[in-house]
Amino acid sequence: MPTFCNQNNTQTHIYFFDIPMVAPSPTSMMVRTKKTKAVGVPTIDLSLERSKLSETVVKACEEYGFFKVVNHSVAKEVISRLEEEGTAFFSKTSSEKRQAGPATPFGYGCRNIGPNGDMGHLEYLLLHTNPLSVSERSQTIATDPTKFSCAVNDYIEAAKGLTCEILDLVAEGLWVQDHFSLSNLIKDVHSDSLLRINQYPPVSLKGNNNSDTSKLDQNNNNNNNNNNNIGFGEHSDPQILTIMRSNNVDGLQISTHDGLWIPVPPDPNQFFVMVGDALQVLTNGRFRSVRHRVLTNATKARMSIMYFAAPPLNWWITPLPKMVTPLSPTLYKPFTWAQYKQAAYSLRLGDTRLDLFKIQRQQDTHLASASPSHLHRIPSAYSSTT
Ligand SMILES: C=C1C[C@]23C[C@@]1(O)CC[C@H]2[C@@]12CC[C@H](O)[C@@](C)(C(=O)O1)[C@H]2[C@@H]3C(=O)O
Ligand SMILES: O=C(O)CCC(=O)C(=O)O
Ligand SMILES: [Fe+2]
Repeated sequence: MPTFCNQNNTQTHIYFFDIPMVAPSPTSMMVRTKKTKAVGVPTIDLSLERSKLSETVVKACEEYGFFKVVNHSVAKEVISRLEEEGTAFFSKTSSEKRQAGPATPFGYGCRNIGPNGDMGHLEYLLLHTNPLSVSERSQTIATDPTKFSCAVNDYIEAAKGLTCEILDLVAEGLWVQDHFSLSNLIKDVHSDSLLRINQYPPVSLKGNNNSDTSKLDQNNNNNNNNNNNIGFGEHSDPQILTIMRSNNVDGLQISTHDGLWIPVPPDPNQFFVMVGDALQVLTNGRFRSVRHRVLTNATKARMSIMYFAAPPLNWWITPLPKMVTPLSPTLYKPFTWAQYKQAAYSLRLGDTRLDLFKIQRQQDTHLASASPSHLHRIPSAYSSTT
């Protein structure tokens, strides 16, 4: 039985198994005793009957902010073509790879994550999903740029289709009148969605105390893992939804609402879905973005592909009108996606950037006048001309 530590560093035994989410409540299927905690990755079969499906998707988003989808319609060939391109790129020499970098934020990055000193045991390609941008970037990335950009564009289209399917189910499950109100946010040609391919080299922990690793320790100010095997430190994704797929190497962990780290067994044929900060705001806090991290494997390289679904930069992110009632007033000040990204890039990876946009209420702060009343009257407008 594996042993893990929760955030208070008390040991907890976790029995890990997949739970198919066909039951009304995912938690009802879990067995808990004093010393053990049984936790499952909620797994959603997309071929299920639609009304049940939308209810189940909403439950998984509420309880975990994370789930796995099976029986999706993404062709295996679309996945394998991009995986092959990723493998070909990462097996190039360092100096060849550096021609596609540094990542500012797009391009090839190695160890550095973002502009504020976060580091991890990984190398990556970060791309904007705009086809013109993909085409330009592929010139420095691939030996056959056309083949590379075709593989990337096809994967992006498939991941976008899957994301829209899930967002329509979310809207249905939340009884939002316009079932396309969430998916419309990411369908626009000016969408700021991103594609990221991460490669984590195997890291053997034995005798691994070289100066490079000590630097990692100093910079990962918010990881709760004392080992030197942080691939990607704890964080939430800023976007609406993330669609993740990896090879058969483990490493991804998600944090439950009670702060326990849960390892997610890899499944190369399926996709994992993560609620991002923007969806937390759109649902007025009913869903919470999932905090996650990646630990390196001791012997094998993990390769993961993430599609981060986001709206155009000048679109507003505000709670859906359906999610705001007198009993649950709006929790967040309105902001554009560009403003949110700017905040994210000014902070560290693990910071809870949504705090900057929270409306302080009297019961929270005991301070009158903390929340200007005009903010509550701004409609949930998704398009801004500024
Ligand atoms: C440290 C950072 C890297 C990041 C931008 C940030 O300042 C904070 C958010 C990070 C993150 C996490 C999810 C995605 O991997 C990412 C591309 C994103 O949109 O936000 C990264 C950013 C990055 O690596 O550029
Ligand atoms: O590589 C992974 O599995 C997850 C990486 C991640 O969380 C990210 O790139 O934002
Ligand atoms: Fe992430």
